[in-house]
Amino acid sequence: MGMFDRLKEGLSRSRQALNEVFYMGGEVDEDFWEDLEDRLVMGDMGAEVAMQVTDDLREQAARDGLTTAPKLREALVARLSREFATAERDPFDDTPSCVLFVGINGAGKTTTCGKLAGKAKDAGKVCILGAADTFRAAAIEQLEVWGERSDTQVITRERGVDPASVCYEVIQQAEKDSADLVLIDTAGRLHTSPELMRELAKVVKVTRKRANMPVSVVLVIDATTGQNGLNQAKEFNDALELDGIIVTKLDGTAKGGIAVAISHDLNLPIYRIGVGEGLDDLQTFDATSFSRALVGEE
Ligand SMILES: Nc1nc2c(ncn2[C@@H]2O[C@H](COP(=O)(O)OP(=O)(O)OP(=O)(O)O)[C@@H](O)[C@H]2O)c(=O)[nH]1
Repeated sequence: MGMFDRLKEGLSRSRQALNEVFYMGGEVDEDFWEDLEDRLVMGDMGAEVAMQVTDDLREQAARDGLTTAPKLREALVARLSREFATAERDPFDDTPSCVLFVGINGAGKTTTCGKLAGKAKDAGKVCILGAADTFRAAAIEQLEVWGERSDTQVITRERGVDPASVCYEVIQQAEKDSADLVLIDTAGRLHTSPELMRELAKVVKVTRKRANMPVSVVLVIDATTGQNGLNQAKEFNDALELDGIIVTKLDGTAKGGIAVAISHDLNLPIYRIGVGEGLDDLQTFDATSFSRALVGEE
């Protein structure tokens, strides 16, 4: 299956929810516009984006005489893709690079690190995985499994040690091995705990100070958390000044629009998206492809 088909399959639930609006029986009337706005809100795009996108599209439809479903779809795809912040640099392709993964429990940080290590290996890059999640022994083991799977070195320390000291060691090893890509998994935490967020800020600070390569802080967000994901993103961004986000589990939700809301509201680029559990289900984000998969084609 091609990349776009995988993306389309992953976003099928979100698309279904939006799609019905286009069966409007050939008439673009007041109900159509209301329905469109409602569905964009229900897909978790956020009220502000939904209203702005609907208003703009309505204006364009009147100006350019867009009256058929295919034309309106195309215009919606183009309009939605402009909502996403663009990345100046891709921290996984533009190496050498060090990335710290942050996010709440179960968002998909470890899985995403593993998938990215596999892709780096395929691209012929030297990658090192760092297990700075020292809270849970199972988390360290899980990263080790991904390390074996992708034939990538994993730097670990025993449970309970200061995660900042693990990062220090990871960077040291990366220098020794002239690594291209350093991926550091941190412990999942609640964005509502100031103490845990302060600890994470220290991890980021130590890594930035010690590393001799650009360090990016990337938030991994589970799309199924909907609007709550937006709140998480705001808290993490306030505490850590994020560089960008990765949205996972877009395959399990009808609320794929949350990706639009987060990128727009926080002005943060989406580096990758997860549309399934397999290695190939982590895709480089492309605003037009994403919008097309979300809106659907004729
Ligand atoms: N369907 C689907 N499942 C995913 C995706 N990404 C991750 N998962 C699953 O989500 C679950 C949690 O993923 P983890 O990688 O363990 O999450 P984590 O953020 O490291 O969790 P903590 O270690 O508790 O902080 C696993 O069962 C993954 O297989 C995705 O894009 N789609």
